[in-house]
Amino acid sequence: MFGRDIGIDLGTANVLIHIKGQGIVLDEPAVVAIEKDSKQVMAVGEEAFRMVGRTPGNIVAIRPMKDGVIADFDHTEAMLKHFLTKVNAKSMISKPRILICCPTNITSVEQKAIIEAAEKSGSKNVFIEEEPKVAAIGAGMDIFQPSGNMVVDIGGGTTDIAVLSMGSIVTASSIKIAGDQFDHEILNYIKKQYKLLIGERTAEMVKKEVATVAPGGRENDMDIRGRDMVSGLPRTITISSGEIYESLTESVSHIVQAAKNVLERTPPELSADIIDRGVIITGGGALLHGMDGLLTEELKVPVITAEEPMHCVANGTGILLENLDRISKKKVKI
Ligand SMILES: Nc1ncnc2c1ncn2[C@@H]1O[C@H](COP(=O)(O)OP(=O)(O)OP(=O)(O)O)[C@@H](O)[C@H]1O
Repeated sequence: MFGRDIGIDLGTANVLIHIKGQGIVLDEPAVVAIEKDSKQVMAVGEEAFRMVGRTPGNIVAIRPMKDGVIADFDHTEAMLKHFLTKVNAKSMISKPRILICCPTNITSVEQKAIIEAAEKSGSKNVFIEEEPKVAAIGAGMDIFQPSGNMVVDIGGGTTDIAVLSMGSIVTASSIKIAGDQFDHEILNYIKKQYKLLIGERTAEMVKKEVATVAPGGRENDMDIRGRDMVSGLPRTITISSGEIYESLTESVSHIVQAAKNVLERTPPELSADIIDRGVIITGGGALLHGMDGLLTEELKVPVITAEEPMHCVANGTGILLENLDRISKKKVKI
């Protein structure tokens, strides 16, 4: 009996764990705080995230997954083990089956290592699946029928775009432009325009509260604090949605172009289905103000933001675990 199947969305920005019958039981930032010299892990997840940009010299808060790939394997493994222990995976009565969704670009060696890390947490049945497929399932698409479904998953490190039919990816693209890049553009804009250095967390707050990708679509102002690059002293400025819009246009245009390229490579019958069904956007980047409207205008098909876009992958793992035969056999390790 496999009463306690576990699904893991091992994202660049966030890690979510879904347990069958319980739903999402863990949703924490993919951050690890380590002591520089000893390399000892000091904190993981939410606690480590609170330290980003605020650690003393001997402690660093790192994101072991970066740009959609595993930048630091040892700490990815430590993070995964920490989270699985936190949700009590090992103590489950029957050994759980674990389905992990990873960034699309990880190598087979990294896949194997992730599987091993999960196995150490008490499971002998670990599966790995492609993120856009699981995101589409979690967003409520029936991708197993012979019809075209398109999903654009805008995460922290990567934007994964895929057209799926009969349970498989037909055309796809993955680019390293997503939420982190938006933060970076905002940070750079403020540095260049105001000679003010701000932290990553402030840039992310600006993105959520003020940014828009729709011209004139939002008119929010926000006071932000940072360090003046000339005087070295703390300074406060007020920034507006219009300014931030300008700073994001280039990054967003790469996402639009990648989506257009995928559509251009899609067989015509499936394209026709996409016109009827629309495109679904998932991932935290789907929440960027004006994203759905911009994509609708550029792709000339209806684009809908999934319900709870940041939970789609985790929820999708739950659905897939109930239909294990539908997992891509090439990626399964039994
Ligand atoms: N309201 C919002 N507006 C804009 N961006 C947001 C909002 N809420 C979250 N985000 C962004 O979404 C991103 C995280 O999304 P998500 O958790 O789907 O990524 P991930 O799965 O960890 O990354 P990846 O899929 O690249 O591995 C972050 O960059 C975060 O700043």
